[in-house]
Amino acid sequence: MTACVLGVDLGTSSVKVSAVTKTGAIIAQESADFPLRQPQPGYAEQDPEDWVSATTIAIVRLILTDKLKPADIKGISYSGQMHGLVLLDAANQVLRPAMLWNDTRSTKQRAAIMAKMGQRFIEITHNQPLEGFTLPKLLWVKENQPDIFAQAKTMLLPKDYLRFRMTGKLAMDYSDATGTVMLDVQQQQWSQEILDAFDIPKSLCPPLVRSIDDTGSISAWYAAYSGLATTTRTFAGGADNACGAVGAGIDSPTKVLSSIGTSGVILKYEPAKNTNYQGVLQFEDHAIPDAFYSMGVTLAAGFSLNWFKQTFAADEDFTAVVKSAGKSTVGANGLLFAPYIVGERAPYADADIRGSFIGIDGIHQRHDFVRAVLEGIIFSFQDLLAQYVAQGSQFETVVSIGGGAKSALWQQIQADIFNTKVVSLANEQGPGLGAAMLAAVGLGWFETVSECTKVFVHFKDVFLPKPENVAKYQKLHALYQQIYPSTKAITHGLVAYRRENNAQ
Ligand SMILES: Nc1ncnc2c1ncn2[C@@H]1O[C@H](COP(=O)(O)OP(=O)(O)O)[C@@H](O)[C@H]1O
Ligand SMILES: O=C(CO)[C@@H](O)[C@H](O)COP(=O)(O)O
Repeated sequence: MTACVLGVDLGTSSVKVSAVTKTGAIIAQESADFPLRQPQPGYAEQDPEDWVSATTIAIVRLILTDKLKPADIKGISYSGQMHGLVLLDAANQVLRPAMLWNDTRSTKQRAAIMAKMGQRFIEITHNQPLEGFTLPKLLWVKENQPDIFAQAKTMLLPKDYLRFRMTGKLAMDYSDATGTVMLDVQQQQWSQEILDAFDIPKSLCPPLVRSIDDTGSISAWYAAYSGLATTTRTFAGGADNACGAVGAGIDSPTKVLSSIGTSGVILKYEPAKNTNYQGVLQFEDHAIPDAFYSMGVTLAAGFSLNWFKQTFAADEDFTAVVKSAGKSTVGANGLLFAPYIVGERAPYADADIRGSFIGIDGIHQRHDFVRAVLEGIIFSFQDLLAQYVAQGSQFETVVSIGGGAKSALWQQIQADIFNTKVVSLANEQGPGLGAAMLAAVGLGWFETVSECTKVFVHFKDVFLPKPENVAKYQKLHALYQQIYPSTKAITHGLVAYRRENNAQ
């Protein structure tokens, strides 16, 4: 018998479930994909039932294929894609597809929130009410689907819905709750002032718990459905970026997290809750009790690469396409890519900006375009790092996680653009490992998250900046920074054109 915990990483493209022992050994991993629907420009939706089915497929495979014994699975915890709005009726049935973090249809509601509350909103939540966050989505439903809003009795985030289906109990942890922009960060409770301002019943907001808190055992129904035992306990878990930071050992302000998932994230540990970046960077409760983190988000990081691959190399192997960038040069033979293909979150909070390739030349080949995509995503990360550096932060190490960390070339590009040492994890499942760590601490296997970090978190490869590349990338980044102001009016016009013509 090997006691283990499961870390469930509910991402945007797939769910990955990792089984981890008390010594931090990952003994099995399974994953299952689910679709993202974009029925109109700016819309991004998923069916919450797909998350439940995919997670169950992964768990069933762990039991049947990897031979995990249900009685050995002592605890489960969760890492979840953030901000997605799931609305339940009085019978806890899902009322509409979930509106995800990369759904930007709520620009009007974002403006209305700022018009009504302005700076006071940022004081309370430490964030701007950007389209990606939950409150503007909720107000969009209130305005555009009043029948659904009237039936809504509970608001959940993606991983909270998944946990609810596995346990029958409703809860939301603080790290995900900050991402709703309805939490008062100083008071650590739902902001009555914000709820009153927008006439939202407090009863929609679920009970708040800490990430390491027990959220009930697996229900009899879910045990019968999945093969799990009803003795397995669940622990609340956290926002994927909070869990990614836990799983990557980001426990001091000199280490920075670089995550290339569907989105991209540059994240810094924040010991104090009075820090306020005025909403240029996000500020969130951590999954570590009484700690916080800030981050800047590139909306389409891995998503840009996926788009390129699906559009121009659909039948080819993903890894081979990424590797082909090695045939190009630093700077992709003079080609730049700006990854604003679904709008941008930071440092430009602009739902209507769109992406571009700049400098296309008759000599360019497909591998130059692949290289430009990889580099453009990291130039956008460099814009985020620059926000911290401008405020006096200094970083010794960048820890690279997410699907993008599968590519050594992409990690070297990060080291060269950041001009900082980049390290990878022994296992790239940062958020899944972080979730498993929360279960391990919740079960009492470790006193604190930092005790668990010492045992669970191991680094693998080190990528040092190459001075000749650093110099070239500094010049290229200065050119890249001209893309946003130079293309803003043109791409806004094109988005307006698509809206007018209802083009897909
Ligand atoms: N072999 C690879 N090399 C580089 N990037 C990859 C590779 N495979 C997948 N990716 C990137 O990883 C991203 C998915 O990362 P992941 O962390 O799993 O995302 P999410 O949590 O959003 O589902 C994809 O969007 C893709 O661009
Ligand atoms: O919106 C954010 C953070 O604010 C995103 O980071 C989501 O949390 C989705 O994460 P991935 O699926 O890309 O991991």
